[in-house]
Amino acid sequence: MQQRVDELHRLLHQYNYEYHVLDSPSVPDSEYDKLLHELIAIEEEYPDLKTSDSPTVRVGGTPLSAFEKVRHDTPMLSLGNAFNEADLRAFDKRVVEGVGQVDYMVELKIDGLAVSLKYEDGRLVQGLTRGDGTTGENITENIKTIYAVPLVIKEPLTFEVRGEAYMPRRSFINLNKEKEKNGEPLAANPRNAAAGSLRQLDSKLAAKRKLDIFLYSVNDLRELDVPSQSAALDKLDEIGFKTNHERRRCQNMDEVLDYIKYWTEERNNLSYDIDGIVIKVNDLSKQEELGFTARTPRWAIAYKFPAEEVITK
Ligand SMILES: NC(=O)n1nc(-c2ccco2)nc1N
Repeated sequence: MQQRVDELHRLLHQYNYEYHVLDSPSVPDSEYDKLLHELIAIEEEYPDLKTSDSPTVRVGGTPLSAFEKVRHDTPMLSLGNAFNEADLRAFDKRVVEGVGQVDYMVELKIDGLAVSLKYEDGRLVQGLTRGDGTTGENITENIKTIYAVPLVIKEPLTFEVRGEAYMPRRSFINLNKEKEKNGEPLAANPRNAAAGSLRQLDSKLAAKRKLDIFLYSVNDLRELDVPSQSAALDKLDEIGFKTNHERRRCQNMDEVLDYIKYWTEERNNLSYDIDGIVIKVNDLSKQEELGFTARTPRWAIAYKFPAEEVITK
C-alpha cells in the first residue's frame, strides 16, 4: 500500500505542476481527480500513511482558532517608490554612482499579498504573510491550498522563497458573482479578496478562492548559487516554482522606460492586476555593494502606475 501511496504522490505532484505551473496538463482533470480521490480514500482507511506533503492537503484541513505569529528569518523589506521618469533617473544615477554601469532585471509588480515560503530539504514546511516585515502570520495551511505552490521541489534545498499570492481577475469576478447571489458585500478588488482569502482560519474556504502565486526572490540568494536576479528566477523555474515570464533584462534606464511605457498601455489585458513595475539591479554582488536603507533596498525601486480606476474585466 505504501508503494501505491508513493506512486500517487509522484503522479499527483507532477500533474499538478504541469497544470498549475506550466499551464500545460498532460492528463485530463478527470484523471487528476480520480487519483486524488483514490489517495483521499487510502488516507482515510490508513491514516498513518498520510504525510504533511500529501497532495490531499490542497483541499484544506481542520480550521484554526487563530494565526500564530512567527518572526521572519530575514526581514521582508518593502520597496522605495518612483512615480515618474525623474524619480527613475535619480535612482539610476545613485546606482551608477555607487557601483558603475549595471543592467536591470525588470518585473511586473503583482498586486497581491507578499508571502514567504519556507522549504526544508525540498519540502514546504511553512508559509508566512509579510506582516510588518519582521513578524508574519503562519498561514501554512492556506498556502498549501494554492495549487501553484509546489509541496515538494526538484532539489532538496533548505531556504525561503518570497512571492506574491494573488487572485486572478476571473476568480475575482466569480467570487463577487457568488457574493452577489448570497447577498453578501462585494470584495473591493482582487488584492483585498486575496488578503481576505489567505486570512481565512478555515483552509477549506481558502481552497475555494482559487488563488495563484508568482515567486520572485529567495531570502538568501547565496543558497541558489547564482550570480544575478535573472539567473535566480530561471533557477526557481527549473526547480518547480511559478515565476512571472513577462520579466525583461534591460541594459539601461532608457530600456526600462520603454518597458514601463509598454505595460502602462498593456496591463489591462493581463489576467491579473499589477500596480507597477519593479526594477532591480541584476548583478547580485552589486546588490550587496549597494545594500539597504533602514527599510528598503538601495538596489531596487518600484515604479507605481498613476492611481486610476483599474478596469477588472
Ligand atoms: N510584488 C511584486 O511583484 N514584486 N515585489 C518584489 C520585491 C519586493 C522586494 C524585493 O522584490 N519583486 C516583485 N516582482
